Amino acid sequence: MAKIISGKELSAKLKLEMADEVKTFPAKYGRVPHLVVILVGEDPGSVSYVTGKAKASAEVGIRNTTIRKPESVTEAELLDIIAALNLDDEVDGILVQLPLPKHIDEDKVIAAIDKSKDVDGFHPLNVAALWQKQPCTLPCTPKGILKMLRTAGVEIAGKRAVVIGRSNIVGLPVSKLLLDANATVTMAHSRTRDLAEVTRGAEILVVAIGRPKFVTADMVSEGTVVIDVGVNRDPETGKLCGDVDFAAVEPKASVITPVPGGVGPMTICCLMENTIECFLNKKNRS
Ligand SMILES: Nc1nc(=O)c2c([nH]1)NC[C@@H]1CN(c3ccc(C(=O)N[C@@H](CCC(=O)O)C(=O)O)cc3)C=[N+]21
Repeated sequence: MAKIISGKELSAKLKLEMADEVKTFPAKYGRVPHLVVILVGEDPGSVSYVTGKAKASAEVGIRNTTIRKPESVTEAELLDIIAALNLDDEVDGILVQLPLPKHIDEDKVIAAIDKSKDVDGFHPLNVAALWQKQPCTLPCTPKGILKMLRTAGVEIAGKRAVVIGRSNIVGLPVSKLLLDANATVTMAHSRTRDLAEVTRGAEILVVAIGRPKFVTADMVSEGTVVIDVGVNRDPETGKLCGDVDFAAVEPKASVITPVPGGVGPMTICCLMENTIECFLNKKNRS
C-alpha cells in the first residue's frame, strides 16, 4: 500500500496559512495582492482551470481579475492589454492561460509580461534565472511537486529520479529542481528507447507526458515514489485521469499522487504563493 499524497489537503492547509498572512497586508501595505488572469477562447478545460484560480484567490484573499477575450483576439490586442497591465501599479501578477490560439505567438506574449509580474515563472528571464540558480519565480507545477515530496518526507539527495516529458512548463523545470536537490536526473520522453527499462530504474518517477494511464505496473519498481502530473480524460469513462494507471501502480509505489486531487491543486496553490511573492517584492522595492 502506497502513501497517497493529497495535494487537495496540503493545498487547503497552505491556502489557510496564506489567508492569515494576506489579512495583515491592508494595514501594512494599504491593499491586498492583485492577480490578473487572461483567458482567450472558450476551451472548457481552460475555463475550468481559470475558475479554479479565481476560487483559490478568493480563499486566500487575493484580488482576482479575469479578462476574457474571444478566440479571434489579435496578437497586437493581447500585447496592448499586457503592456497596460505591466504599467498598472495595482497589478502584481499577470497570467495568460495557455494554450493560445494558433494565430498568436505564445513565446512573444509570455516575453511581453514584465518579469516582476510573471507569476507563472515562464518569462525567458525567469527561466534563465532558474537555470543559473539565481532568485526567480519558480513555475507553479514544479514548485508544487517539490513541496509534495518534502511534505511526504521523501529524501531526494542521491536518488535516481526519472522525469518523463520535456516541456518548458513541467518536464524541464522539474528536472532542474530535482537536480538542484541533488538527485541524479534522467530526462525521458516519447523518443526514449526502452522507456520501461529506464523507468524501472527510477526511485522517484515524475510523469508529465499527457497520455492517459501511460505508466503501467510493469514500468515501475517496488517502492518507487510516483508523481503524476497528467490531466487527461479517460477515453473509456470520460472521467479525469492522470498519466499513471493509478489502480495498477499504487500497490507497487511507496508514495503516489492521485489525479484529481494531487499535483493540480498544488499548482494553483503555488500560483497564489507566487502572486504574494511578486506583491511583496514590489512592496519591498518601493
Ligand atoms: N499560463 C498557464 N499557467 C498554468 O499553470 C496552466 C496553464 N497556463 N494552462 C493549463 C495548465 C494546466 N493547469 C492546471 C491547474 C490546475 C489543475 C487542477 O486543479 N486540477 C484538479 C481538477 C480540476 C478539474 O476537475 O477539472 C485536480 O487535479 O484535482 C489542473 C491543471 C495549469 N496550467
